[in-house]
Amino acid sequence: MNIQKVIDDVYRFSVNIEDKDYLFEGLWPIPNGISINGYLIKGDKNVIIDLTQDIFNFPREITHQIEESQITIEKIDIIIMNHMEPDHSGWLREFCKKNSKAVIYCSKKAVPLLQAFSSVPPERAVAISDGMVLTVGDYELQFFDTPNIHWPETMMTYERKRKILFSCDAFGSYGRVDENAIFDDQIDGEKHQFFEQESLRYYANIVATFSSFVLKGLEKLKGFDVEVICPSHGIIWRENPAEIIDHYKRYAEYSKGPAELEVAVVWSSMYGNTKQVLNLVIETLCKRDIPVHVFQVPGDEIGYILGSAWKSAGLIFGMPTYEYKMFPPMAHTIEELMVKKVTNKKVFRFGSFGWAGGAQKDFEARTMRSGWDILGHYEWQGTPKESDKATIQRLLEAYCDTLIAFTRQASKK
Ligand SMILES: Cc1cc2nc3c(=O)[nH]c(=O)nc-3n(C[C@H](O)[C@H](O)[C@H](O)COP(=O)(O)O)c2cc1C
Repeated sequence: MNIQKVIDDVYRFSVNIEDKDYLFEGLWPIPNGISINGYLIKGDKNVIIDLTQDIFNFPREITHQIEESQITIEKIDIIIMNHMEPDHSGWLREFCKKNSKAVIYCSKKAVPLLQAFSSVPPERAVAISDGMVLTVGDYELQFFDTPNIHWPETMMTYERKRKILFSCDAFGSYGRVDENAIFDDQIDGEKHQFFEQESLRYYANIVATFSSFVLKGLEKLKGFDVEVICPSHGIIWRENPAEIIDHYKRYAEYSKGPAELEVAVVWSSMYGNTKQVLNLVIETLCKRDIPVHVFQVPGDEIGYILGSAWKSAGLIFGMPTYEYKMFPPMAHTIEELMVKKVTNKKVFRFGSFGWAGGAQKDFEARTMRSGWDILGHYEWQGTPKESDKATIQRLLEAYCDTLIAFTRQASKK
């Protein structure tokens, strides 16, 4: 990959994680890859905004890209660390060994993290204050704290003359970025849809827990005229930055509910008794024109389940009883949904048991503080009979009525 000009003396350097087995954050599958972007501002003083992870050949690759702009690592005067997560800061330790002069601008909360993660002493850091402006040549770099988008120390940098927002994880997305298509105006409609889906999954996996902070951050952004968004993952938005801002606003607001009129159906079955009603569930929803996304656990990846659950106003779980509780992989899935604060959902649960059940009690206990409205549930012993199926269908019809009314009511607001 080559270094790419963004505007004037602002450049993007970037690498894509291409390894299909690589798990982002050690957890999330990224079959379509992800880009890690940093930015260089060339001038009498050279500035770097965010670095890269110290994996694969990334530091060597980025060094090469920076050198393409006739700058060496030793010539960097200022490093702005918007965020200390190692995908952006991993290279800092080695970078600082090669360059002992660069001053690091970061938030107050990042200063101890510089030491802890990269052995960079506090003396090398300038802790910014919210709104502070650093003028470097023709560039006016304004810093502002955006705590918890993604870590507590996260900040953003805004270049006031050219109205560029270096947003770090905010407005980021999964998905590799091709060298010849780094801007929103260089990709076609299909690719826009791709990045919309990948930004939703990225949001649900990485940012969702902090949605209230995203909404606060978006509020703060209203005071800025943003013409270009340069995130640390994904494409640069210069033709229509409002597109990604609107997506993020929508994703963050899903936390307050309702989300879209869609249902994520997550099911498990050991011997097929619970599975026997799955088609009935799907057909009932489809007949009501409700888009359905079906996931099996174990098997389907939690990262994908989270993306779909985040966007769907309805969740339906099917799982049997296992040792007086929920089938364990489903318990794990529910736990993940709780961690990511998937809330304000209309919920239904079904499942088979052998003698006395227990899954429903466990399900209700585990989701007690979820903010989920459990509209109904149905359990049966062993194999479902026709009468069981008829009851499930009746309960689901009522579920659909409520779900449709719930989402309609929101769209009227
Ligand atoms: C390991 C194991 C543990 C089970 N524990 C319970 C239990 O605690 N209570 C109960 O009522 N049934 C229990 N069952 C019975 C299942 O819930 C029952 O077979 C059910 O029909 C399985 O549904 P499935 O075919 O969808 O997996 C257990 C079954 C297995 C294999």
